[in-house]
Amino acid sequence: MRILVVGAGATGGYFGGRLAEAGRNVQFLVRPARADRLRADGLRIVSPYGDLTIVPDVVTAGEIAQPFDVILLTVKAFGLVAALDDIAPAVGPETMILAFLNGMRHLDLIAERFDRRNLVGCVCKVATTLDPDGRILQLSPVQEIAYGELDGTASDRMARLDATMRDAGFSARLSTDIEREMWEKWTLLATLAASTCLLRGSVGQILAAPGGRQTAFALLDEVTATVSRVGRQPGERAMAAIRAMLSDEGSSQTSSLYRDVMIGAPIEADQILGDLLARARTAGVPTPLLTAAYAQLSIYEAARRG
Ligand SMILES: NC(=O)C1=CN([C@@H]2O[C@H](COP(=O)(O)OP(=O)(O)OC[C@H]3O[C@@H](n4cnc5c(N)ncnc54)[C@H](OP(=O)(O)O)[C@@H]3O)[C@@H](O)[C@H]2O)C=CC1
Ligand SMILES: CC(C)(CO)C(=O)C(=O)O
Repeated sequence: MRILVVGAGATGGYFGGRLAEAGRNVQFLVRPARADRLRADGLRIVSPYGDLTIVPDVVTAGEIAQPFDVILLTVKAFGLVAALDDIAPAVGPETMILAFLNGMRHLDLIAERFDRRNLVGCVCKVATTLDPDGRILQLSPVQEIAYGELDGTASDRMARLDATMRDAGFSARLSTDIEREMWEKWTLLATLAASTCLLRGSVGQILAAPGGRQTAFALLDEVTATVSRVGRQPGERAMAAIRAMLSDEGSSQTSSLYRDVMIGAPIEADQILGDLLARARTAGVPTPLLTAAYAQLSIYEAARRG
C-alpha cells in the first residue's frame, strides 16, 4: 500500500519513520523548510526503543501526481484546512484517511472536503515532541495507533490496512468500536488539558494544591457529562484509567496543550475545548470550569496574535 504521511512532526515523523524503517512504501508531504532540514539531516528519532535516522522520501505541495492508498494526517488542528487543500491530488475514491488529531471536528471537515467514505476512525497514543534541532523525541514508552470503520464494520479495506500497519515497530490495532475510543480519548485529553492549563501545573502539582483534586475531578464530571450526551458514553475501563491518571500523586504528567502554552506556541484550544463547549451549550450541559479554562486559553491566543 502507498502511504502518504502529511507532516513529519512529532507524530507523523515518529510513526512514518517507523513504517519506513519496517519497509513500508512511505512518502512524507512536508512544507519547504521541513523538506530542507529532512534532506540535510535525515529524519531522526530518539526513542527508548532505539534511535533511528532514515533518508525520508519527501514531497512538497504541488508534487503529488496520483492518489495514495492511505493518508496519515498528522498536522495540528490549526493547520488542517490548508493541509486538506494540499492533499487533494492524493485523495481518490478509495483513499483511506487516518487523522491523528484529537477531538472529533476534523472528521466533519475531512468529510466535507472529500467524501465520508475516505474517513477511517483513528486514535493515536504516543508522547513525542520535536526538539529545536528538528529531531523527534519519544518521551514515554506508549506507542499505539488504533483504527477502524466508524460504523464498526469489519471491511476488506480494514483488513488490508491492518496488515500494513502491524509489525512495523509500534503497536497497531484494529478496533471494532473506534468511534467510542475517539470520544474516550477526547474525554481524557479535554480533562487533562483544561485542568493543567486552568491550574497551571502537572497532575502531581494539582493534587498537592488545596482544591486541586476537586477541581480536576469536577472538570472530569463536566467533560464526561458532555461527551455522554453529545457523543458516546466512555466505557468503565477508560473512565477508571482517566481517574487513575488524575489521582497519581507526584505525577509529572501534563498535556501537550499546556506544554505549548508554556513555550508560547500556537495551541489547539478550539479543537480540544472550544468545540466541546459548543456541543455542551447546544445540549444544555452546564460547564462552568471548562468555560473558564477555554476563556483563559482564548486570552492567551489573543495575546499571541498581538
Ligand atoms: N505529539 C503527541 O504526543 C501527540 C499529538 N497528537 C495530535 O496529533 C496531531 C499532530 O501533533 P504533532 O505531531 O505533535 O504536531 P507537530 O506540530 O509536531 O507536527 C505537525 C507537523 O505538520 C506539519 N504541517 C502542517 N501543515 C502542513 C502542510 N500543509 N503540509 C505538510 N506539513 C504540514 C508541520 O510542519 P512545519 O514544520 O512546516 O510547520 C509540523 O511538522 C495534533 O492534533 C495533536 O493533538 C495526538 C497524540 C499524541
Ligand atoms: C493524551 C495525551 C496526554 C497523550 O500524550 C495527549 O494526546 C496530549 O497531551 O496531547
